[in-house]
Amino acid sequence: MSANGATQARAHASVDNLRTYLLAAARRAPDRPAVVQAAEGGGVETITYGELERRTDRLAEQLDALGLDVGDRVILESDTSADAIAALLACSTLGLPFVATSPETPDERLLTIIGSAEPALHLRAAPDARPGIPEAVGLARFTAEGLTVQRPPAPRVRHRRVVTPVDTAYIVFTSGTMGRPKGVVMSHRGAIAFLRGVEAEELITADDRVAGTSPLQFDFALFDIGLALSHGAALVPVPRDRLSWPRRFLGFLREAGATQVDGVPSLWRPVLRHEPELLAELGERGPLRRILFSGENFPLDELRALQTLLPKAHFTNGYGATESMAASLTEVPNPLPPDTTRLSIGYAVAGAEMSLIGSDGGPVAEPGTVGEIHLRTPSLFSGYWGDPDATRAVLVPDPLDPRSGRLVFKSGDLASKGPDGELYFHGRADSQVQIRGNRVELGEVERRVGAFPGVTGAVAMVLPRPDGDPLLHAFVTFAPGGDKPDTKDIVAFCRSALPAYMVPQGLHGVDEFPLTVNGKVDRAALAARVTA
Ligand SMILES: Nc1ncnc2c1ncn2[C@@H]1O[C@H](COS(=O)(=O)NC(=O)C[C@H](N)c2ccccc2)[C@@H](O)[C@H]1O
Repeated sequence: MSANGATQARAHASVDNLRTYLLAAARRAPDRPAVVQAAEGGGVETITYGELERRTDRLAEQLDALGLDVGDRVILESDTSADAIAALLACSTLGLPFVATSPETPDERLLTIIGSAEPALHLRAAPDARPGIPEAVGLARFTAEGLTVQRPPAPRVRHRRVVTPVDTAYIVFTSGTMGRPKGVVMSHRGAIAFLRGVEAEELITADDRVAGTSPLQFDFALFDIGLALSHGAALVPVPRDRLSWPRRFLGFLREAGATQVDGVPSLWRPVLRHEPELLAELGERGPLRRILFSGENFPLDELRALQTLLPKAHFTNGYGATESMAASLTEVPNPLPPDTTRLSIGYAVAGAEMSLIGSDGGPVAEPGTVGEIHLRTPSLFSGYWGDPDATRAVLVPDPLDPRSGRLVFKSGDLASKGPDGELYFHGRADSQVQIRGNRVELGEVERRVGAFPGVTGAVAMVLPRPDGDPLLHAFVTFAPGGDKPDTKDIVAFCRSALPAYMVPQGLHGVDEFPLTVNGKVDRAALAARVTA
């Protein structure tokens, strides 16, 4: 019983709830590994589905005692681990939306998120609390031994009695373009609908061990957890400190017996540069059989290099946005046909459909013509936290069926159709820039610059100029060791193949591309180097 006598609401076993869905394997095979993770004293340890459920239930009991109500937010600050998963499943059991944040999140960004989410509780794995968390927010820590409460949350009245599938499972705060983070609110029903669509793709089996390399605040990490647990497979959370040391990263994958590695394209850059042989060995002799990537375009020369080292592995291009968890999982041919210039993002997972809509608002039928992806799916998010206008801008009436009242996700991504209706990614609509009145797809500029011998990566962007038209800049990385190409030669190389307005006016060599905490190229950081 809680403070005001009302019993804590619990997710009913037969109703969609992240906890019920992701712990189903604990019914079937409680002794199978659910999480294989780095052990405190070195080596790896295995937590079974039965043990994961026991830790989940213990945390749920202890959270219940705090008297929170369905819908009260919990900030979950942790790296991915068995205990972090038990904590988020405990939250789901009680209908408490979790807001995952990484221990690396800077204090002021955490406080911005807290200001927006107004959570009841800050729940952390680390021993010491963050500074400056408002008094109204409870403070607690979770470990394998359970919950220790430092400061109880402010008392509240429990209005709710049932956890429904449309209640919020989690809120993912993405770095909103205006700098103010947008909270993507995802319901249990939405997340489970997407994961059910993935199950239909039969990507993995219960014998797989899926290595996850994304921070918990990135919904790619939630996808990894969902993919592994929904199949009764094992999740292998890669410790953050291993990711920056290729030898230690690959050693951990081998020790944990990972059969698949999920991560953003930039994850592989250091491995390709420093430990190609070790990776080849892992693919040749080890159980590694699939690489799943997502988040941004995989530079094709890097993808080819990876495929050369892993000739027997499958490669999956995962496309989509947090607002629908994702959209498609597409097998990439290994090796890539030599004339490939653009990766396919295929078709949406079972139960969903991507339509291309032209600037006239009508369907794009012609193969090759670019349109904006509108996603029809049961995994639509509920909305942006506290921002109905931003929500209405992307959850729009289905352009192909406007009177139905049904909404689709207006993705902001451009794509074109192939001969069989499969889609090819053409970049963000807002990265279609106008240069001197001409429409330019930055990806095209990047492809040309990246094709110059000795250039290993290219990022193009248009940057404002204080006194004149915006300028087209390109940032390039060079192959290690070799003498760096002269930027004048790269410009000439572009001039010989691109219209004048697509030739970069500013060309900057960088040692490596700065990355966001989610591992994507940090374009804002690159831009700052020019204006500084
Ligand atoms: N495979 C891609 N090629 C090229 N651009 C891409 C791609 N996947 C996203 N993107 C871009 O990233 C945007 C979405 O960014 S996001 O909301 O942070 N989500 C993600 O990046 C990951 C996504 N939720 C996900 C998680 C797990 C599996 C698949 C997909 C998309 O709108 C695309 O512009």
